[in-house]
Amino acid sequence: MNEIGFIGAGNMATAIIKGYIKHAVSDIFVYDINPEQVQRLAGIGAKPKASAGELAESVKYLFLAVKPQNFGEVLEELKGHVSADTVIVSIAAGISSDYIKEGLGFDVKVVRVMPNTPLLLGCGASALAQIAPATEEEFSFCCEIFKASGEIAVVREDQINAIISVSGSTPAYIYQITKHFVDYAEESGLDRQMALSMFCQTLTGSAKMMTESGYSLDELIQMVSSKGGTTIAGLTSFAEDGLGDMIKKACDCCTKRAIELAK
Ligand SMILES: NC(=O)C1=CN([C@@H]2O[C@H](COP(=O)(O)OP(=O)(O)OC[C@H]3O[C@@H](n4cnc5c(N)ncnc54)[C@H](OP(=O)(O)O)[C@@H]3O)[C@@H](O)[C@H]2O)C=CC1
Ligand SMILES: O=C(O)[C@@H]1CCC=N1
Repeated sequence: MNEIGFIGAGNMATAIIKGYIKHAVSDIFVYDINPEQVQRLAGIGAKPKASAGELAESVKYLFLAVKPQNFGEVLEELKGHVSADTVIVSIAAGISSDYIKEGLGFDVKVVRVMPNTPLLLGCGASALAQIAPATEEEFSFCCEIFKASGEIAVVREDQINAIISVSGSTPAYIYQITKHFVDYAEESGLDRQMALSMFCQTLTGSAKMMTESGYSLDELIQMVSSKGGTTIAGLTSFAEDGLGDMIKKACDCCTKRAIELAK
């Protein structure tokens, strides 16, 4: 059996299920302490289960999509309901496979994943780590689920925390930066919606330049920076105000928080 089920029916479970449900060959089950969340996912075709234990006994791939702070109670509820054949797919920031194995009381199969919310639109980025005794075949199946909604990268478990500030949390960082640019545009008398649209087209275009043009990042910066022109004026201001240090510090804080959430 290759059934999959989700404990926790929030933002990420929704994103993963929406991306995968059209490719799924069997039912996708869900359980959440909040019945409204379950109903919302039932609306897109997921099948509700009455408890975490009942769900665990019905599936091979058991996604734990609750916040790290709820892992203790969920693992306690799952004790005795998870078999040696079950693959626990954990998307939680910080929570280690050792903590999951300890919580369930045996050497359970685990795959750790760091996805991101653009999975909702089929353009996510997910990093996956295979942890023994999960097999190649089981890991490949998990990779397929996330490939249905975007790109994947295979990493080691000890790299999962570092990738949170590259792709997991980064959509929020990009939205925050976008807000500052659009606020500035509005203050300058431009229409906010038009500015947002132009900024997003610039993000998409720049992303394509970075992935498809063949130029290095330094060459791409050079191509925009006319001698004595406007771009250099802005870049100089960024450098004077320590943009690089500011970003490094934010990434360090993000990784440090994942370490704190680790058990
Ligand atoms: N959001 C993101 O961009 C990303 C999140 N993640 C990881 O994904 C995980 C889920 O995040 P996200 O989807 O944003 O969180 P949400 O809060 O949106 O969803 C979690 C759901 O789990 C429910 N829940 C809490 N306790 C239990 C329980 N004991 N049994 C069943 N359900 C329970 C919550 O209910 P209630 O709200 O009532 O507590 C909520 O509906 C986290 O571990 C996070 O680290 C990873 C990458 C990106
Ligand atoms: O903020 C969080 O902790 C989660 C993990 C990555 C994105 N959201």
